[in-house]
Amino acid sequence: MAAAPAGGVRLLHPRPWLRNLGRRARPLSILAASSPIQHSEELTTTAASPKPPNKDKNSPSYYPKRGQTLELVCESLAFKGKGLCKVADTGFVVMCDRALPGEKFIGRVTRKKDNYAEVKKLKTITPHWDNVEAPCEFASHCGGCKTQNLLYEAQVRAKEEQVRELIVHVGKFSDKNSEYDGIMKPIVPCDIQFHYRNKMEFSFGTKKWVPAELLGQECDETNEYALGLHAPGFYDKVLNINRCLLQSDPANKVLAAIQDSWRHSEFSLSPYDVHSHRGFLKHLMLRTGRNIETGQPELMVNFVTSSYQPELLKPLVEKIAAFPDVVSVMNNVNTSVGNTSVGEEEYTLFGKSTIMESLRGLKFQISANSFFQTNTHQAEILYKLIEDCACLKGDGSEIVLDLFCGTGTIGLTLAKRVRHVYGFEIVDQAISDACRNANLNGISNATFVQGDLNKIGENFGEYFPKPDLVITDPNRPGMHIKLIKFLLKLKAARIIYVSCNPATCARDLDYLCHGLPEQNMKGCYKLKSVQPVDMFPHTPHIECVCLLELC
Ligand SMILES: C[S@@+](CC[C@H](N)C(=O)[O-])C[C@H]1O[C@@H](n2cnc3c(N)ncnc32)[C@H](O)[C@@H]1O
Repeated sequence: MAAAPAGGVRLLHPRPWLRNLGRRARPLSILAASSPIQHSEELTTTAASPKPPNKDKNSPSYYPKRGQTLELVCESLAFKGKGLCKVADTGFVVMCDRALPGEKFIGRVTRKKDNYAEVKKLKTITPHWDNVEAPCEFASHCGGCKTQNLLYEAQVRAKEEQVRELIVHVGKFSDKNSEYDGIMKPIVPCDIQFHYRNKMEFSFGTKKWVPAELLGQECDETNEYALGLHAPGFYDKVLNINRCLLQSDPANKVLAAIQDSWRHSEFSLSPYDVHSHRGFLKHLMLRTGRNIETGQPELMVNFVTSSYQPELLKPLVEKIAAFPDVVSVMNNVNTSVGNTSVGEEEYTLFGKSTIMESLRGLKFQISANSFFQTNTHQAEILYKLIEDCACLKGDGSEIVLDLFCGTGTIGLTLAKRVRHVYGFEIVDQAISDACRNANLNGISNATFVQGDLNKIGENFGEYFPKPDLVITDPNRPGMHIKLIKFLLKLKAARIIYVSCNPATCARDLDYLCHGLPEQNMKGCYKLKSVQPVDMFPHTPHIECVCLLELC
């Protein structure tokens, strides 16, 4: 038997279908403003793709046709929460959105990929295991809660299983090795499964979208204005909703009040039309924070509009300002044809321009466009796990590098026990928020720098002393190869990799532990633990905290 390499336990026969995480060159869209950063290609990832069709004698070249209907049974949940099924007697893999483990259903092939196909569920024959009634009436139509009708315990089991699969098959850490069970920690469930989101963004639309299966029934109102969530996969179709079970109660009250009135003719408000680019109201963002002194909720209502016309919003603003929890009404003006909620200009229409929240005993001021962990309750647990992994000496001697620092929350929660925190982040406003949050908490040993970590140059390491601990918390594409190479050369004693995408996380862990043979770089880290955390019940999202130690 071949020996495992020093950088960690390694799988000798990775499954090919999970290895399809690629890097492709794409033009750069954001230029770094600060000096340490240089141009490079951008990293993108594709989802893990399934196993190729079975080529045994019973099914030499089976491939279903587009439009073909198949009777299928969902085996498990795969990446992005899609149900993984195999065509009987062939082993051919098909993926189906919203198919849940154990469910027998009829599906129609919609898309053919290299080695698998996607199907659309037409009819359930027998329901999935652990079937529960979804409490939200919109659950089967809105793109958010794909698994609300799956028992929560089964949801977290499926997420834990996905992380294990990816760590073995993409990360190439062998589950045959005795160390493996110690590395893989059981998932931390979220004990608040509804009303956990502190931020929701709704869109205004010129037409209500009605799901096909409801067409012809009483809610067939396609020509009415809509305020709600985008139909899955469509930027121009809005499912009208008047409450969302994931956001706070005060936010739902405000949403209902806005729904009640914004269409009235005396308000003269029109939704923005993404095709004709006419109309006024683009998005409604609701953020819930907390008054640090009283513990009461603080609500920010942010209208994103195509022009600045405060007189048009005035009656609506007066109505919602009457809610005791509403402390801020903002207006982001986005004149571009793009559909983002970040405005080129921002105005305060009522109250203050920020709301407050506390995390690990620190205060944070949140503005309309600041990044802040969306589930505050579970962020408290996530940050405690990070602190535990950090294993700081507490004598103020250590240097921490906080990569992808956002508004500085992770670094700031560690700052009081270390010598200095250096944070790097691409978004200007997040850096200003991080500096303001440091001041607000009397923290003077933190430096936050704006820059693009996909474009770091050879001299990146000159901007801070050698760190004892690196925290890296990239968004979904994971770390750029330049950053991986930098970390392999830097050789900090510990790295904590916080990830919202276990597939790219597993790939980066592989590079850090097993190296980049094609680039002649050896791995120099040992994977000590992988801790999945459920931050977003009922959705496919999975967070992980991974600890790496220098070999
Ligand atoms: C998952 S968030 C983590 C934020 C922060 N660590 C926290 O816990 O609040 C990822 C952050 O990476 C930033 N980011 C994305 N791409 C980046 C890049 N190329 N260079 C630097 N920062 C980037 C995003 O703006 C975002 O704030």
